[in-house]
Amino acid sequence: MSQETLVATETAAPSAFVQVKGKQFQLAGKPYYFVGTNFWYGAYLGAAGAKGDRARLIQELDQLKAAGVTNLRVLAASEASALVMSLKPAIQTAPGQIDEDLWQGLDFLLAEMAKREMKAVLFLNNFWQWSGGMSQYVAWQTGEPVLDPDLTKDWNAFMQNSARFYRLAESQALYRSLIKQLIERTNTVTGVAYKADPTIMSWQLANEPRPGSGEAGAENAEVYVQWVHETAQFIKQLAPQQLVSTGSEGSRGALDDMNLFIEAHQSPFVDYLTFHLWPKNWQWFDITQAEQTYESGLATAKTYIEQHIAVADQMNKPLVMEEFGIERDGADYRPQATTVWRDKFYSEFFQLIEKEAKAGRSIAGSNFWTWGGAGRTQRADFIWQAGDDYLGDPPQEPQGLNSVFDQDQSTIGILKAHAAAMNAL
Ligand SMILES: O=C1NC[C@H](CO)[C@@H](O)[C@@H]1O
Repeated sequence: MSQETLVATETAAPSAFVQVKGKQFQLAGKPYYFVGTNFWYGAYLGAAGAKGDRARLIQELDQLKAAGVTNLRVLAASEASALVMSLKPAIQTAPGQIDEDLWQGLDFLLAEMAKREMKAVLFLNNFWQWSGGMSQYVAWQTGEPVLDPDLTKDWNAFMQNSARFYRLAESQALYRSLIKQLIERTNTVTGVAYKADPTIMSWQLANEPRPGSGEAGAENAEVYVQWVHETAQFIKQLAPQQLVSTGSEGSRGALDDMNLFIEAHQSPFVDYLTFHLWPKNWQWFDITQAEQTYESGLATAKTYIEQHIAVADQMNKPLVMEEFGIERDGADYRPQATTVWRDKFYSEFFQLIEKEAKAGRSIAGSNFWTWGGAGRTQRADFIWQAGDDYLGDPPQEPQGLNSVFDQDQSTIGILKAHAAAMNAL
């Protein structure tokens, strides 16, 4: 290894890493509060040549930085799959086989993020179908065809099938092998080992890992809690300077059982709590009945936020509202559609976060779902196809559903104001 690389691989000063002190994040010895977004496709844009779009990536990072958005949640693993709405190409092309172009895309993304003093949360799996995820691991191990929810429309069966992942030893070994490969990877752009890179704030077990669904899901509760603890411990042993999180939605992602959410996050190897907030998906707000459902939807959402702040305070761990999204007005996916209701919800959520953070409570930041930036669909049906622009909306959802585009000036203004408030804490 060259002298330069040796030097580059020296671990950065510990304070450069985001750390946890009680229920607060610390960075460089000061409290760390942030405004973030979900930028799951960042590594894909970072790939060289036609597989990626590095010019667009740099443009997106510059616009996000200018808006005060400096914490990015990024997909670090995806699995090749016959699931009709899954991402193509995939990072894991076959069991244990990695598309090096896409991990070099992640290298490039992290290098560009470091230049902009941004922090990354890397999620390593997916409970849902849009990146292969746990149900693809199950298919690889069992040889059974994937249970495709976009064909069967049976989401409970899909969720129960995904949850089989927690019990399958070969799948766990394959998943851990990928995790170990990535944590021990040396960034081909910077020469810095991933485990020594302070740009990486957190290794995240998965996107929205759930124990399963309904009554049957309750039978998985124990193995789910054990999976969280053991996987978090495995990661922490490999990357002791970085944080570990689950990617949970909160109680809604724990069979609507807050006690199960608490139990799953008690592990000393889980450094902070995450929750997600989906007024539309959880039928609290209907954009097509916006006047009628806004007040009650907002009240329910605020209650959900407060419940999770209370739990994190009690557990003495930091808390991040790691996903939330609202459609464009009239359920219109087009960038020219207005975002009055989205802006109202974003403003209310940010005011609540600012108030509670200022009061010294556990909430430290949020990542809206999701940055679409310059991405645009050319499809009349808004359905993503391989080779299309990446928007914030993953392949299984209409392109434009929750994406905040580069021209959404009202929303970007709200983000900037929130960033100023959070930076002043
Ligand atoms: O992680 C997620 N949570 C909700 C998003 C919007 O429905 C969805 O696209 C994604 O799977």
